[in-house]
Amino acid sequence: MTQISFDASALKKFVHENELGEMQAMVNAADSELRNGTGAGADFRDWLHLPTEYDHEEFDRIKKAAQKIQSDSEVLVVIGIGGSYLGTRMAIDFLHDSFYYSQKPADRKFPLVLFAGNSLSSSYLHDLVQLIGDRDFSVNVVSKSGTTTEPAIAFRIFRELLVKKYGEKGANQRIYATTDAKRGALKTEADDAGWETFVIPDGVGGRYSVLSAVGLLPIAVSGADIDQLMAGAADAEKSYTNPDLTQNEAYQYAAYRNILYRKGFTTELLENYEPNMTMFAEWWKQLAGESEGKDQKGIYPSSANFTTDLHSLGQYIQEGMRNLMETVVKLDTPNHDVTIPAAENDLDGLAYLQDKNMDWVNTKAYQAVVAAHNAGGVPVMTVHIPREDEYTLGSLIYFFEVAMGISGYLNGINPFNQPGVEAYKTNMFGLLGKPGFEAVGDQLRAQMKENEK
Ligand SMILES: O=P(O)(O)OC[C@H]1O[C@](O)(CO)[C@@H](O)[C@@H]1O
Repeated sequence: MTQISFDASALKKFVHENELGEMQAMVNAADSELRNGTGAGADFRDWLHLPTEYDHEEFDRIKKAAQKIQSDSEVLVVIGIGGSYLGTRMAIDFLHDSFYYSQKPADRKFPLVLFAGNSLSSSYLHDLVQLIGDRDFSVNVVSKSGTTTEPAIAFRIFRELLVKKYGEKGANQRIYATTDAKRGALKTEADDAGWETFVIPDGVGGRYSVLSAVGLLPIAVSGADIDQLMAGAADAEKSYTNPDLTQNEAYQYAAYRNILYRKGFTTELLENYEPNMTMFAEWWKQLAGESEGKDQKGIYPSSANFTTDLHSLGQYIQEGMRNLMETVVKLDTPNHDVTIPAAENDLDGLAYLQDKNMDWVNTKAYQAVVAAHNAGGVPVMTVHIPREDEYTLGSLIYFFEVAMGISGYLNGINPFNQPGVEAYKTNMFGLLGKPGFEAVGDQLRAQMKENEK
């Protein structure tokens, strides 16, 4: 059984007792669509059994490749965007020291995992190249298609650097491509050059792919335990199969957020009380946003980091437009606690807290915020996690993935496609002059001229 627990007790003011049970029939239908493949997007449900039915031969190869990278590289550059980036990034932040990126190599013990290809910022890429300097590095390029503009540009740059540093043959031994099993530009290139390849399974969309080679290779390189990550996810797979809403907390979360959405709470903030979970929210935003934001509907996924943002967004959440709901991922036991010391004078008025643990204060802050936001008209749900370790993270990933599948079907949409992502790409290709997109470019330039008048 997973050690995650879902707490909806702060919803009483917003959701009547009968309402959850009254969602059961709809949840049964959503469960059947998800489990039996009768819903839209059924070809993209293979993530459901990824924690238990993965390719063990590939899993062993991932571990071996991770060991090789650990032995010959100080840095691993992971090149990817969206689902080919966010899951890995959030896992590295969640599982390592708060100052992972600034740690001394001897303290970090394993290669530093850095990221490229997740924006078009030239300064970022320049600075990253400078940061790597003359350190030994390898590259893990992660792209299903191999033609996504952002990672493709970054990969050209890092491939050239590798060739300059290690020669063609040496470079080829330092490039690891995670891509489609059979098709696509990257797969073709990898096979030609002899790069070791790993698979983004066909039935797993980018935002559901962190428990495939997409996340597993770089997470393993960082020194984290991918066996435990998968064990936590496998236990979650078992825990969240029963469609009975009284038993299944991931389904409860899906049902409650839909009840609230239908009452006008159209924006959901995912919140944490731990700075190293900021990227977890970014991963969740893609999962929720691409799964649900379509057909001119869906909960808008946003996030806040507490208590930091109580001093920026706090005012709005307390008193702004009443369309917000909050989901807190609350860590119950931090990896390290700190005791508040005594001070000679008590000018800051903190004597009443001396000798108390900081996490106790953090938890009181959380309780205070739930009460304040509730009183201000914001429904709050909480997902409690016991620890920040691999097992817990595996369970947490699965909790949100399965909840999002159910939630999408409850709202009558296909939770597994993302047709809207193409619109900006088409326009960008038009403006960049990509062959085949000339007409789009002409039309956009004409429109821009018209707007200037
Ligand atoms: O892996 P690719 O093909 O480079 O695509 C990158 C990302 O773009 C999307 O297709 C759309 O955002 C994601 O699903 C995917 O994670």
